[in-house]
Amino acid sequence: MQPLPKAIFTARGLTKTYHMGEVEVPALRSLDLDIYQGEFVVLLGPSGSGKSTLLNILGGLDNPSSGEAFWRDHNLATANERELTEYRRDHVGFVFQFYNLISSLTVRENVALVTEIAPHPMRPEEALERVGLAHRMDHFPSQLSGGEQQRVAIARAIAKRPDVLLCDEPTGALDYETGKVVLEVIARINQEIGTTAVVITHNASIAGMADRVMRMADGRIASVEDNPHKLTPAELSW
Ligand SMILES: Nc1ncnc2c1ncn2[C@@H]1O[C@H](COP(=O)(O)OP(=O)(O)OP(=O)(O)O)[C@@H](O)[C@H]1O
Repeated sequence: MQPLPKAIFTARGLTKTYHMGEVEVPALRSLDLDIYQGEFVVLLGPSGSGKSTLLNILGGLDNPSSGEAFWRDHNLATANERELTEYRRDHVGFVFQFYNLISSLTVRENVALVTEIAPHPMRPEEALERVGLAHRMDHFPSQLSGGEQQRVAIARAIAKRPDVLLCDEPTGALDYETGKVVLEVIARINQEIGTTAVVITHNASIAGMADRVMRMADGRIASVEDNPHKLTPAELSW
């Protein structure tokens, strides 16, 4: 018998309401979710459906208004700022649409910023090798293309060996071919290191490479589909 898969993220009744003066903006409305160890999840949904809000709460960047959000047995909903900082540092790698590299530091130094504070990091050189940029280590971000800069951002995110890689529109600023290279890197990290990956995208074709596809609507998970025939990024087209 197959062992039951283990959920690493569990959310129940997760609610987030932003207050803008007198106006309340509901971003998550009693959302339920399970994400399992090692899987590749693609999160789709229209603009404003709550994708980034959800990712930020799972990543310990924001607190919910009510409900439960667990990372294994850590309650993220009740964690204080120090606990969330430790959680992010030890367990989470983030990749955003814009790369947020420090322009005055070389590629290697950008990655080393993270490896110096992580408990069990890989060497910056190894992280850069994994994203195919070992030969650009001593270059500055401005000397790299957008796709290369995003691969540095991924190297920085994985160098601390996070349990989970949370990606918010990682290909949003990239052209077709470059976007595919970046997706290949994320897929490889997921497969080779077993890092659970959650990727937000507006591009429904990217769902083809997921183990599971979650669609958000109106602050909830509207549907979850298994993807029995996973494609490689090279096989995707849009
Ligand atoms: N800091 C904030 N203050 C007030 N309202 C916010 C804030 N962040 C998000 N919202 C609102 O919460 C709702 C969900 O936003 P969120 O960014 O999570 O959606 P999204 O699905 O990621 O959208 P997009 O695809 O456009 O990035 C939206 O109505 C948004 O306007």
